[in-house]
Amino acid sequence: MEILSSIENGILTLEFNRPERKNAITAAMYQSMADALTAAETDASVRAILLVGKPEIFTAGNDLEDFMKNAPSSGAIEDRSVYKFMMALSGASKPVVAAVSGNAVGIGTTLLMHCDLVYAADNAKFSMPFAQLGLCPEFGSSLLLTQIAGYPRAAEKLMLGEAFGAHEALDMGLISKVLPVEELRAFAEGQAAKLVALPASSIRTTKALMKAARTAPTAQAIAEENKHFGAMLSSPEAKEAFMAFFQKRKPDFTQFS
Ligand SMILES: C/C=C/C(=O)SCCNC(=O)CCNC(=O)[C@H](O)C(C)(C)COP(=O)(O)OP(=O)(O)OC[C@H]1O[C@@H](n2cnc3c(N)ncnc32)[C@H](O)[C@@H]1OP(=O)(O)O
Repeated sequence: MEILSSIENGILTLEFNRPERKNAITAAMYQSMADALTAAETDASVRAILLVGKPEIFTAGNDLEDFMKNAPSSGAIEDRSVYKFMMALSGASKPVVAAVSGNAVGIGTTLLMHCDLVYAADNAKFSMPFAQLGLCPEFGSSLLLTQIAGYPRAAEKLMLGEAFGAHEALDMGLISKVLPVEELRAFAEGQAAKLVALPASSIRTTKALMKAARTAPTAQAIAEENKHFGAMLSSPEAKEAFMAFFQKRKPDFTQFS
């Protein structure tokens, strides 16, 4: 099972479990998380959701082999499992806690902007190397990171795609707190347990009120990003970037204008 899913004491825990590929996310993994999140909406036994990886890796982002095989998407974006997962996450009415240790690449960082409480270990490393892959931001990151971090910092992270650590992420407002890696999971579970013990309707309403102002602009940004992202997946620049990754070499973008 590449996504471990369990419900215990009111908490739905989703755990990336593909460490041999650095928890890179395949279509099947997105689908299984989308299904679990959708089921949680109507399951009264779930009062909080926890997203975790492994101590040494959160996720290497979208599986690049999947990108190569499935681009361009012949069908509508709405039918893709990544879309179903991200819509289920961003639309979750129940609180979502994320615990990040190790690398959180691409969608691994983007998804955090749709969670509520985000905790990171001191070994966490965030990056959104979309431009390095011949792609562009996805699932609202072009808007949300700009709102969270301000334009100049967001531009640095989204254009240069350089990785940054937990303390910078905290300073930027991307995460809630930094913890030693060995304490991260227990702390995040404790925070989720606190949410479980609170009145569920109050938590749901608080979340809905806090997110209300950004719902429509985020949906608009996602629609706009998707128009470009889908086409860019099959661009020669992206092909060069994906090939270079698997051939363990630097991509050469100088051949493209
Ligand atoms: C809509 C969504 C958009 C996105 O998410 S875009 C972002 C896509 N992700 C990436 O570009 C990240 C690619 N991966 C990396 O940069 C690195 O990995 C890490 C920094 C995460 C870790 O580096 P290290 O510790 O040196 O591990 P390693 O040797 O690169 O990886 C171990 C094995 O895992 C495979 N792997 C890693 N990431 C992916 C991936 N994203 N898709 C498919 N496979 C991946 C490698 O190829 C390799 O495999 P082998 O042992 O056979 O050489």
